[in-house]
Amino acid sequence: MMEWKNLDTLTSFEELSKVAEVDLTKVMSGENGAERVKKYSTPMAEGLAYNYAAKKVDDNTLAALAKLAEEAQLSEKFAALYNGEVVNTGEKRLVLHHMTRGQLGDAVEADGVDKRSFYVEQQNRIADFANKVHAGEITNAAGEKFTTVVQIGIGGSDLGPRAMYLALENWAKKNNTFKMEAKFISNVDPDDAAAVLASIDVAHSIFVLVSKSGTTLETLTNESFVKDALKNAGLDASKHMIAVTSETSPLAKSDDYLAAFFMDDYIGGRFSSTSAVGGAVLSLAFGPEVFAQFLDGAAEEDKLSLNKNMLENPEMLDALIGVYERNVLGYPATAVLPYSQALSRFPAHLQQLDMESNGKSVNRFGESVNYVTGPVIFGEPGTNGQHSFYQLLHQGTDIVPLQFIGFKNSQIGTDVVIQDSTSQQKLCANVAAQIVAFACGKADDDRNKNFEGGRPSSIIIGEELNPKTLGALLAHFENKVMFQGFLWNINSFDQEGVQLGKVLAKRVLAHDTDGALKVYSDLLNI
Ligand SMILES: O=P(O)(O)OC[C@H]1O[C@H](O)[C@H](O)[C@@H](O)[C@@H]1O
Repeated sequence: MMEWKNLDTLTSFEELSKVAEVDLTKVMSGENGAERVKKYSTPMAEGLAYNYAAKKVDDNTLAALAKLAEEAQLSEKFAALYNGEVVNTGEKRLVLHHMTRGQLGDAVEADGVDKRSFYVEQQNRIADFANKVHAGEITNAAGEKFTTVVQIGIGGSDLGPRAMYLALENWAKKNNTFKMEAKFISNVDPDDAAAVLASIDVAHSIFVLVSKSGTTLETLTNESFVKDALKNAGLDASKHMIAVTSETSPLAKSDDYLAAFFMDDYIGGRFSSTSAVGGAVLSLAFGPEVFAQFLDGAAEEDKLSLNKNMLENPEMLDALIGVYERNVLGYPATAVLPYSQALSRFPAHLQQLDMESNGKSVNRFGESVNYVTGPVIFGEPGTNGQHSFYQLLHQGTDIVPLQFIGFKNSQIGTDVVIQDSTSQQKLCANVAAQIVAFACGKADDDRNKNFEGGRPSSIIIGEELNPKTLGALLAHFENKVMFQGFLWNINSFDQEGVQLGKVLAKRVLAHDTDGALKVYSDLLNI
């Protein structure tokens, strides 16, 4: 019998809070440390590994976390989700993004169709379209090939696809699968669209309008902006635009697009990178085979998330350790620190994925919870972050758990040996150094130069960032966020918190304001 219970009502949570806190400065020093790094690692898909040696856990903590996983029925809840239960209670929707990359459980029929077949059909339609664009069978009005793809969308219709594009751009160039350059327009700031339009050759550009709802103000505004620019260039906008939306959206039946590809309400925006939302731009940019490999990587990681043994389920383990850090140790934030320039926008994507999913103060039944939920997520690629905010991470008054990501090899492979090491070696040396510096610290009589240590981190390590490892990495974080939502007993799949601002902005634009809103409107000259 599955029960949705608040975290603080679980006996195993009570027990977890009594487990002695691990002193990282001790356990990560000397031979102990060496043993831990070897021991506390679990394989992920595609040759990745999740290493949690520098987290404040030992066998006692892990045993308590395993009990918590069981009592919170994490595996059962995941099964309910992928078997098509209405897990998104707020919006009364199924949660089916896993089905865009595989079939984890039962077939799910909704809206009169088998959902897995529906997602595969959309992928096939996109693949066919992309192949025709690349082959010059679908061209501009002058019969010339499109060279650039521009995605117009915001939130989940921008962040994931943009982060994934940047993650694979150089890999695709190196591996001769790069087909078209991609650009992204998201912000309603006119300077965003104007700058992108000024940087491209519109006559040879195809625009992908992406909006699940088809009603997002920023995206519709930017669509008009782009259509205007196309018209001014003497071009027929409908020959340069495709749409990715849900079948029920106002965009679905429009003649304004060359083609329309569909996702549905069972795929949350922030979980949509593996649906048509990411599929269109990534297949156009790199070819459908590359997108298919990305899906394979995600599907492989999803399978690991099915494992009932927490120690062999990296997503569940990461989620549980995160909840321990947040709800027992009281840490307020988590930094995502990829030592990979290609992952420069990955932290931004995780910000939406995590904070929009788990930034909630009521449980899935609408009752207030008496404990903290999602942490603040931020991050930058290393080593850049080291020269910016790591000061606070090393010596600030808050302890911020860190999620490092690192690869043995670079994507492009061009490198240089300076002072006996390559740049890639320098990059990797830095991440190893940081983990130990944060964990162990360094005593100094000068308090200003003293490092307390005891600052926990984990690292995901892989050979190379490529479509498969990227898919696995993405699925890892998606599933981690989902497991944490289960532990907090919240609905990770709605986002009512974004509504109020939208309503007030409409009032400002309609000049229907008073009080503070009116004065701010006047100050901003609206
Ligand atoms: O794809 P769309 O319907 O245009 O939605 C775009 C974004 O806007 C909303 O306000 C939500 O906060 C996001 O979760 C969503 O991804």
